[in-house]
Amino acid sequence: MRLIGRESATPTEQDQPGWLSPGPWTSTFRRTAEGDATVGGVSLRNIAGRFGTPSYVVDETDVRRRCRAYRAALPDATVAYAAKAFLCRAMADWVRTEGLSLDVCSGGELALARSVGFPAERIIFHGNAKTPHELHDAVDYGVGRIVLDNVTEIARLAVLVPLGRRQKVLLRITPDVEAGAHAAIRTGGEGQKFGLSLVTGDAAMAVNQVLGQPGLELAGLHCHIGSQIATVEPFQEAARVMVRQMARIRDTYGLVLPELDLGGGHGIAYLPGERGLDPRHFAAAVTAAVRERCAGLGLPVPRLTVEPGRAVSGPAGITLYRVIVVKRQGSTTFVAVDGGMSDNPRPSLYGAQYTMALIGRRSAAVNRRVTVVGHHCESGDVIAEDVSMPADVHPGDLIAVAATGAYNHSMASTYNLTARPPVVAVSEGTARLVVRREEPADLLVRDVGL
Ligand SMILES: Cc1ncc(COP(=O)(O)O)c(C=O)c1O
Ligand SMILES: N[C@@H](CCCC[NH3+])C(=O)O
Repeated sequence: MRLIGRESATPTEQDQPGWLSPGPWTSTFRRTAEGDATVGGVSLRNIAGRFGTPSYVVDETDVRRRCRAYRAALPDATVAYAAKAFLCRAMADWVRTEGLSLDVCSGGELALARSVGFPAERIIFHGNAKTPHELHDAVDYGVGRIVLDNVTEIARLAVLVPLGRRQKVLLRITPDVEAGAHAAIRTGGEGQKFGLSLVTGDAAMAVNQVLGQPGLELAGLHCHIGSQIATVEPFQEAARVMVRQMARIRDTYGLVLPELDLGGGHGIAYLPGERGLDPRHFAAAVTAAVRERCAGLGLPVPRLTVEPGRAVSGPAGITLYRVIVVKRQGSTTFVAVDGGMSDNPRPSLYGAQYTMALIGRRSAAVNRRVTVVGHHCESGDVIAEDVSMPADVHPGDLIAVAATGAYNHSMASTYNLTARPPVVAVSEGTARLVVRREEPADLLVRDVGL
């Protein structure tokens, strides 16, 4: 396995300042003189008052700006938003109306896309263990591309395609290039569960088998090397490996594949001073690498697809918590809030770090170091360790956490039978509920009793 590039989003010389918001807060975030903050022109204190805490706030304007920035940076490519980062009907609609495609990776995500009539041709269906039922639903809806991850699902899919139809497929190849902020989210190397290995021969076998299925059309190759990647080099390297494989297929079968999907994984800023991967920089560097390698191999340049998830929704999200308890224990001051690892499991899963601010009032107190924790029954239930907070922080205060728009709502759980927070969308001075708060009754509804 070749691990390329840095593992977190720190500034580089190539990074272009001004890619929307340079820091971790969403691009419409503003502090007010009274110590409050607004997003999309709406006071966060008012949102907390109206919708309660904890609440996820998502900035529609910022999401739309990010969609547009991707389309502008890659006008000749397909930009597919990776739904796993954050999906609800409103989000699917924003993405659809901004002209993006949608990457889904489960029957549930497909069902949501279908429920809002997301154009089937613009859906890419993923998964390393798609059930026959999921494959059936994907074919039934007529999704544009199914990404085959293993040899087993080739025949399984082929029998589901109605006679006279051809299902476009991509083959997910393991380029043996990986990068990403944590081992658990590096997905491009040999020895992890995703994709078809070039080393074992599975990739070559899969090409052969797909070409033998009249109901399947091999449209191209796919790879996804990891997530929260801050530099372009790993993407360039993966692109070169993939183009080489496309040339091999041309040499073996005389078939020129028209598409190359390079997955997602673009990093964002979580802390002040960090910068996300700028799509303009990504586009310039990666298209140059593809063009150069294609020219060297005498291959036409394929149509590119990218699948950013975090980079579209992550910076647009803020989580609001209410402080419940402030407690000094040993040398640590714990600020305990009304949420935690059930609405944000990322610190405990990946050691992820976040930026936060006391909002809703102005404090004249000096700052001190505190650890913000949740209300769950684990000492690892930490939202942010050793962060700066006004020394007079007290129960009833509001805390806003930046850059929680990706992999927070989508990874939330009901641990300790905690109801999951609502999602409040803000735009142009108005706030509206797009996902309601889970109620205790929701938590009991599946429990059929004794
Ligand atoms: C196949 C695929 N595409 C896209 C993504 C989106 O990743 P990110 O949110 O890091 O852009 C993922 C998740 O890492 C993925 O597995
Ligand atoms: N869940 C991960 C990202 C995984 C990306 C999906 N392949 C995170 O929160 O960073």
